[in-house]
Amino acid sequence: MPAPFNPFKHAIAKGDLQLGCWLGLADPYVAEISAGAGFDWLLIDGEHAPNDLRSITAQLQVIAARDAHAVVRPPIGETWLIKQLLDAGAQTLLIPMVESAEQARKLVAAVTYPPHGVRGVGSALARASDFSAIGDYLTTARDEICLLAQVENLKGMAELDEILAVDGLDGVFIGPSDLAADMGYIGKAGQAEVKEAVLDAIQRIVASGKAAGILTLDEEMQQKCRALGATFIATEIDVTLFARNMRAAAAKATEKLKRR
Ligand SMILES: O=C(O)C(=O)C[C@H](O)[C@@H](O)CO
Repeated sequence: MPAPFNPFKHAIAKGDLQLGCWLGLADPYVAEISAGAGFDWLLIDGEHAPNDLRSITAQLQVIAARDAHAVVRPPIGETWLIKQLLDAGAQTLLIPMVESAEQARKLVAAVTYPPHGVRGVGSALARASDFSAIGDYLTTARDEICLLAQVENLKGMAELDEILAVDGLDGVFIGPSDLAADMGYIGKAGQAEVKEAVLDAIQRIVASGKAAGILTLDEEMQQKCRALGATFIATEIDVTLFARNMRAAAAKATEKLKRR
Protein backbone atom coordinates (compact mmCIF):
# COMPACT_ATOMS: atom_id res chain seq x y z
CA MET A 1 0.00 0.00 0.00
CA PRO A 2 1.51 3.37 -1.07
CA ALA A 3 1.73 6.67 0.84
CA PRO A 4 -1.54 8.62 0.95
CA PHE A 5 -2.43 10.58 -2.18
CA ASN A 6 -1.74 14.32 -1.76
CA PRO A 7 -4.67 16.06 -3.50
CA PHE A 8 -3.22 19.53 -2.90
CA LYS A 9 0.11 18.69 -4.60
CA HIS A 10 -1.56 17.34 -7.69
CA ALA A 11 -4.19 20.09 -7.84
CA ILE A 12 -1.68 22.93 -7.84
CA ALA A 13 0.46 21.05 -10.36
CA LYS A 14 -2.53 21.06 -12.72
CA GLY A 15 -3.20 24.74 -12.11
CA ASP A 16 -6.37 24.08 -10.12
CA LEU A 17 -7.13 26.86 -7.65
CA GLN A 18 -6.79 25.90 -4.00
CA LEU A 19 -8.22 28.40 -1.49
CA GLY A 20 -6.71 28.42 1.96
CA CYS A 21 -6.88 29.83 5.46
CA TRP A 22 -4.03 30.57 7.87
CA LEU A 23 -4.34 28.88 11.27
CA GLY A 24 -2.59 30.77 14.02
CA LEU A 25 -4.85 29.98 16.97
CA ALA A 26 -2.76 26.82 17.40
CA ASP A 27 -5.62 24.66 18.59
CA PRO A 28 -7.01 21.37 17.21
CA TYR A 29 -10.57 22.44 18.05
CA VAL A 30 -10.21 25.50 15.84
CA ALA A 31 -8.46 23.41 13.18
CA GLU A 32 -11.38 20.96 13.17
CA ILE A 33 -13.94 23.74 12.78
CA SER A 34 -11.84 25.35 10.04
CA ALA A 35 -11.39 22.03 8.24
CA GLY A 36 -15.15 21.76 7.87
CA ALA A 37 -15.63 25.36 6.70
CA GLY A 38 -14.96 24.71 3.01
CA PHE A 39 -11.34 25.78 2.49
CA ASP A 40 -9.23 23.52 0.31
CA TRP A 41 -6.15 23.91 2.53
CA LEU A 42 -5.25 25.12 5.99
CA LEU A 43 -1.83 26.48 6.91
CA ILE A 44 -0.72 25.29 10.37
CA ASP A 45 1.67 28.08 11.29
CA GLY A 46 4.70 27.01 13.27
CA GLU A 47 6.56 30.23 12.47
CA HIS A 48 4.41 32.98 13.98
CA ALA A 49 1.89 30.99 16.05
CA PRO A 50 2.50 29.21 19.41
CA ASN A 51 2.70 25.78 17.77
CA ASP A 52 5.05 22.93 18.57
CA LEU A 53 5.36 19.38 17.22
CA ARG A 54 2.56 18.10 19.45
CA SER A 55 0.11 20.89 18.67
CA ILE A 56 0.90 20.58 14.96
CA THR A 57 0.36 16.81 15.14
CA ALA A 58 -2.98 17.27 16.92
CA GLN A 59 -4.12 19.65 14.17
CA LEU A 60 -2.92 17.24 11.46
CA GLN A 61 -5.02 14.53 13.08
CA VAL A 62 -8.28 16.47 13.11
CA ILE A 63 -7.79 17.95 9.64
CA ALA A 64 -7.14 14.47 8.23
CA ALA A 65 -10.72 13.55 9.12
CA ARG A 66 -12.06 16.34 6.89
CA ASP A 67 -11.72 17.33 3.23
CA ALA A 68 -9.25 20.17 3.76
CA HIS A 69 -5.53 19.59 3.22
CA ALA A 70 -3.00 20.52 5.92
CA VAL A 71 0.02 22.62 4.94
CA VAL A 72 2.59 22.99 7.72
CA ARG A 73 4.98 25.92 8.04
CA PRO A 74 7.92 25.28 10.37
CA PRO A 75 9.68 28.26 11.98
CA ILE A 76 12.71 27.53 9.81
CA GLY A 77 13.71 25.01 7.16
CA GLU A 78 16.00 22.87 9.32
CA THR A 79 16.47 19.26 8.17
CA TRP A 80 15.83 17.79 11.63
CA LEU A 81 12.58 19.74 12.00
CA ILE A 82 11.41 18.78 8.51
CA LYS A 83 12.07 15.12 9.39
CA GLN A 84 9.90 15.40 12.50
CA LEU A 85 7.04 17.11 10.67
CA LEU A 86 7.04 14.58 7.82
CA ASP A 87 7.08 11.68 10.29
CA ALA A 88 4.17 13.36 12.12
CA GLY A 89 2.22 13.06 8.88
CA ALA A 90 2.62 16.43 7.19
CA GLN A 91 2.65 15.91 3.43
CA THR A 92 2.88 19.55 2.38
CA LEU A 93 5.46 21.94 3.84
CA LEU A 94 5.77 25.68 3.36
CA ILE A 95 9.32 26.70 4.30
CA PRO A 96 9.83 30.38 5.22
CA MET A 97 12.67 32.72 4.28
CA VAL A 98 14.08 30.81 1.30
CA GLU A 99 16.57 33.08 -0.42
CA SER A 100 18.85 30.91 -2.58
CA ALA A 101 18.82 27.94 -4.92
CA GLU A 102 21.35 26.21 -2.64
CA GLN A 103 18.93 26.53 0.26
CA ALA A 104 16.10 25.18 -1.92
CA ARG A 105 18.21 22.17 -2.95
CA LYS A 106 18.92 21.39 0.71
CA LEU A 107 15.19 21.49 1.40
CA VAL A 108 14.53 19.05 -1.44
CA ALA A 109 17.12 16.72 0.06
CA ALA A 110 15.49 17.07 3.49
CA VAL A 111 12.16 15.75 2.19
CA THR A 112 13.77 12.91 0.21
CA TYR A 113 15.03 9.60 1.57
CA PRO A 114 18.53 8.39 0.70
CA PRO A 115 20.26 7.80 -1.62
CA HIS A 116 18.85 10.91 -3.31
CA GLY A 117 18.21 12.84 -0.10
CA VAL A 118 18.91 12.95 3.61
CA ARG A 119 15.54 12.37 5.27
CA GLY A 120 16.10 10.07 8.21
CA VAL A 121 14.30 6.73 8.17
CA GLY A 122 11.96 6.30 11.10
CA SER A 123 8.69 5.27 9.48
CA ALA A 124 8.22 2.40 11.93
CA LEU A 125 7.44 5.01 14.61
CA ALA A 126 5.73 7.45 12.32
CA ARG A 127 2.13 8.55 12.00
CA ALA A 128 3.05 9.26 8.37
CA SER A 129 3.24 5.52 7.61
CA ASP A 130 0.14 4.87 9.73
CA PHE A 131 2.56 3.31 12.22
CA SER A 132 3.93 0.90 9.62
CA ALA A 133 0.51 -0.08 8.28
CA ILE A 134 1.50 1.55 4.98
CA GLY A 135 3.94 -1.10 3.83
CA ASP A 136 5.31 0.81 0.84
CA TYR A 137 5.66 4.17 2.62
CA LEU A 138 9.43 4.41 2.31
CA THR A 139 9.41 3.91 -1.46
CA THR A 140 6.34 6.04 -2.23
CA ALA A 141 6.37 8.88 0.34
CA ARG A 142 8.37 11.31 -1.78
CA ASP A 143 5.85 11.16 -4.65
CA GLU A 144 3.17 12.59 -2.35
CA ILE A 145 5.22 15.20 -0.51
CA CYS A 146 4.68 18.77 -1.66
CA LEU A 147 7.53 21.19 -0.97
CA LEU A 148 6.80 24.91 -1.12
CA ALA A 149 9.36 27.68 -0.60
CA GLN A 150 8.54 31.11 0.74
CA VAL A 151 10.38 33.93 -0.97
CA GLU A 152 9.88 37.02 1.13
CA ASN A 153 12.91 39.29 1.05
CA LEU A 154 15.01 41.15 -1.52
CA LYS A 155 17.73 38.48 -1.60
CA GLY A 156 15.20 35.77 -2.36
CA MET A 157 13.51 37.89 -5.01
CA ALA A 158 16.88 38.49 -6.68
CA GLU A 159 17.50 34.72 -6.64
CA LEU A 160 13.96 33.80 -7.69
CA ASP A 161 14.83 32.46 -11.14
CA GLU A 162 17.56 30.22 -9.70
CA ILE A 163 15.20 29.01 -6.97
CA LEU A 164 12.55 28.23 -9.58
CA ALA A 165 15.04 26.08 -11.48
CA VAL A 166 15.45 23.69 -8.53
CA ASP A 167 14.01 20.25 -9.30
CA GLY A 168 11.81 18.79 -6.59
CA LEU A 169 10.40 22.13 -5.50
CA ASP A 170 6.65 22.16 -6.19
CA GLY A 171 5.92 25.83 -5.74
CA VAL A 172 6.92 29.23 -4.45
CA PHE A 173 4.86 31.39 -2.09
CA ILE A 174 5.45 35.12 -1.90
CA GLY A 175 5.23 36.57 1.61
CA PRO A 176 3.99 40.14 1.26
CA SER A 177 4.49 41.21 4.91
CA ASP A 178 8.14 40.26 5.16
CA LEU A 179 8.86 41.41 1.64
CA ALA A 180 7.32 44.80 2.40
CA ALA A 181 9.52 45.09 5.48
CA ASP A 182 12.68 44.27 3.54
CA MET A 183 11.69 46.76 0.85
CA GLY A 184 11.49 49.45 3.52
CA TYR A 185 7.72 49.47 3.85
CA ILE A 186 7.24 47.55 7.10
CA GLY A 187 3.54 47.08 7.88
CA LYS A 188 2.64 48.33 4.38
CA ALA A 189 2.16 45.21 2.23
CA GLY A 190 -0.41 47.25 0.28
CA GLN A 191 2.23 49.78 -0.85
CA ALA A 192 2.18 50.09 -4.65
CA GLU A 193 5.85 49.13 -4.96
CA VAL A 194 5.29 46.00 -2.87
CA LYS A 195 2.20 44.96 -4.82
CA GLU A 196 4.11 45.44 -8.08
CA ALA A 197 6.98 43.27 -6.86
CA VAL A 198 4.57 40.58 -5.65
CA LEU A 199 2.63 40.45 -8.93
CA ASP A 200 5.84 40.35 -10.97
CA ALA A 201 7.08 37.43 -8.86
CA ILE A 202 3.77 35.56 -9.21
CA GLN A 203 4.00 35.99 -12.99
CA ARG A 204 7.58 34.64 -13.01
CA ILE A 205 6.71 31.67 -10.82
CA VAL A 206 3.79 30.68 -13.07
CA ALA A 207 5.93 31.16 -16.20
CA SER A 208 8.50 28.76 -14.73
CA GLY A 209 5.87 26.01 -14.55
CA LYS A 210 5.86 25.85 -10.76
CA ALA A 211 2.85 26.66 -8.58
CA ALA A 212 2.53 30.19 -7.24
CA GLY A 213 0.99 31.02 -3.89
CA ILE A 214 0.27 33.92 -1.59
CA LEU A 215 -1.56 34.99 1.54
CA THR A 216 -3.41 38.24 1.10
CA LEU A 217 -6.58 39.61 2.66
CA ASP A 218 -6.74 42.23 -0.11
CA GLU A 219 -9.53 41.04 -2.42
CA GLU A 220 -8.14 42.98 -5.39
CA MET A 221 -4.75 41.31 -4.92
CA GLN A 222 -6.43 37.92 -4.60
CA GLN A 223 -8.13 38.47 -7.96
CA LYS A 224 -4.95 39.80 -9.62
CA CYS A 225 -2.83 36.89 -8.35
CA ARG A 226 -5.43 34.39 -9.56
CA ALA A 227 -5.60 36.14 -12.94
CA LEU A 228 -1.81 35.70 -13.22
CA GLY A 229 -2.21 31.96 -12.53
CA ALA A 230 -1.55 31.66 -8.80
CA THR A 231 -3.01 28.37 -7.57
CA PHE A 232 -2.66 28.31 -3.79
CA ILE A 233 -4.15 31.49 -2.36
CA ALA A 234 -4.84 31.97 1.34
CA THR A 235 -7.59 34.52 1.79
CA GLU A 236 -8.15 34.50 5.56
CA ILE A 237 -6.39 34.24 8.92
CA ASP A 238 -8.24 32.61 11.83
CA VAL A 239 -6.67 34.95 14.41
CA THR A 240 -7.79 38.12 12.64
CA LEU A 241 -11.23 36.70 11.93
CA PHE A 242 -11.69 35.74 15.58
CA ALA A 243 -10.19 38.87 17.11
CA ARG A 244 -12.10 41.20 14.79
CA ASN A 245 -15.43 39.50 15.49
CA MET A 246 -14.85 39.33 19.25
CA ARG A 247 -14.08 43.06 19.38
CA ALA A 248 -17.13 43.85 17.27
CA ALA A 249 -19.36 41.69 19.47
CA ALA A 250 -18.11 43.34 22.66
CA ALA A 251 -18.60 46.79 21.19
CA LYS A 252 -22.11 45.91 20.03
CA ALA A 253 -23.13 44.54 23.43
CA THR A 254 -21.64 47.53 25.20
CA GLU A 255 -23.46 49.88 22.85
CA LYS A 256 -26.79 48.13 23.36
CA LEU A 257 -26.68 47.18 27.02
CA LYS A 258 -24.08 49.12 28.91
CA ARG A 259 -24.18 52.90 28.66
CA ARG A 260 -20.79 54.05 29.93
O1 LIG B 1 5.43 37.57 4.82
C1 LIG B 1 4.25 37.23 4.83
O2 LIG B 1 3.27 37.92 4.46
C2 LIG B 1 3.95 35.86 5.32
O3 LIG B 1 4.82 35.02 5.30
C3 LIG B 1 2.62 35.65 5.97
C4 LIG B 1 2.75 36.07 7.40
O4 LIG B 1 3.80 35.36 8.02
C5 LIG B 1 1.46 35.76 8.16
O5 LIG B 1 1.76 35.66 9.51
C6 LIG B 1 0.42 36.83 7.98
O6 LIG B 1 0.94 38.06 8.34
